[in-house]
Amino acid sequence: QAAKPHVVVLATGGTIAGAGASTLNSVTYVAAKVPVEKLLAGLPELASVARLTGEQVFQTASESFNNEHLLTLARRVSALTKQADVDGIVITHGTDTLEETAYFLNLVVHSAKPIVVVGSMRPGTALSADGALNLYNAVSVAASQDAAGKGVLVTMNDEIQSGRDVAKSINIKTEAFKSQWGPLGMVVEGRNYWFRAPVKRHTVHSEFDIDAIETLPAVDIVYGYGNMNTTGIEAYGKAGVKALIHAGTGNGSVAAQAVDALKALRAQGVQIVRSSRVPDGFVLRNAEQPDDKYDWVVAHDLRPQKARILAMVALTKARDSKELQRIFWEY
Ligand SMILES: NC(=O)C[C@H](N)C(=O)O
Repeated sequence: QAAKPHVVVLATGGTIAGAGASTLNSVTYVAAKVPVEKLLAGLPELASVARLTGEQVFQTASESFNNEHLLTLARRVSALTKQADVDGIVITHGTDTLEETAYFLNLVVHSAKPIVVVGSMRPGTALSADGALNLYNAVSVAASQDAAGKGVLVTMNDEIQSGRDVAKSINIKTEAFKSQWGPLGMVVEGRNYWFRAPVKRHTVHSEFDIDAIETLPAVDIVYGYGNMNTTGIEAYGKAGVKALIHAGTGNGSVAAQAVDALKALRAQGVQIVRSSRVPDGFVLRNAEQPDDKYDWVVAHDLRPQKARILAMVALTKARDSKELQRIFWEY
């Protein structure tokens, strides 16, 4: 038993800790109910892959996660990775913003130790609940040496995904998490099968470190659509936003009236990041809009919610839009 790797499970809530009124409630239930001790005790199989410690960091549905949650969680993960007796970390999390937290940790935690974020689409009380196997897989991946140095990982539906690339792409199926670049591997019966590795900078290769970040700047998102108005853009400007992500149409295209409003914000010092509301693909610089001329940044292949995370982290250091653009290419 002493030879087994030590994995710390940080529980934050979500559906993986949810409970419904009956076994038929797969979608109607209350998230963030079951404490971490109960989650772990309900899965005795975990003892075959790791020595476990559970910690209840929060008990929340992930749609209510805020920047304070991100900072608190990342600091705890960072501190644990520095403990010689900790081999890997699992974070149980609601799936709604799981991809944002996973990407944040991927950017700011300086450790090669396996860090795995996991959730479920059905509460543990439902027929065919997916949380138990997802959690078993997460612990098993976090306990394995071959998961080290690959950045923050997400294990859902037997796949091992990169925390950078993955996003919730279907909200009613257990195969909810996808990356347009494909999973890194699969975990089957406690064994990892790897097929690729991330090339973007992460964890130990990141220039950002949670231990040096005290606060995160205000970064918000405006959504592009037909008949779009500029009320949101102007309101964020008045509220003092430091960067605004434009979730544009198509290749990150921007409606003519929004172009003027965004240019006005840029003139006030707000960084403008062009992303797209289209789930896959990526935004090219100076295509659709003259980014060089307007001094705007493109989000590369990051979805708006991930672009928000990177912009916040980047602005803890970056002083100009060129620096910000370099960061968007590299991370
Ligand atoms: N499946 C889930 O976990 C959804 C839930 N609303 C959450 O993100 O906490």
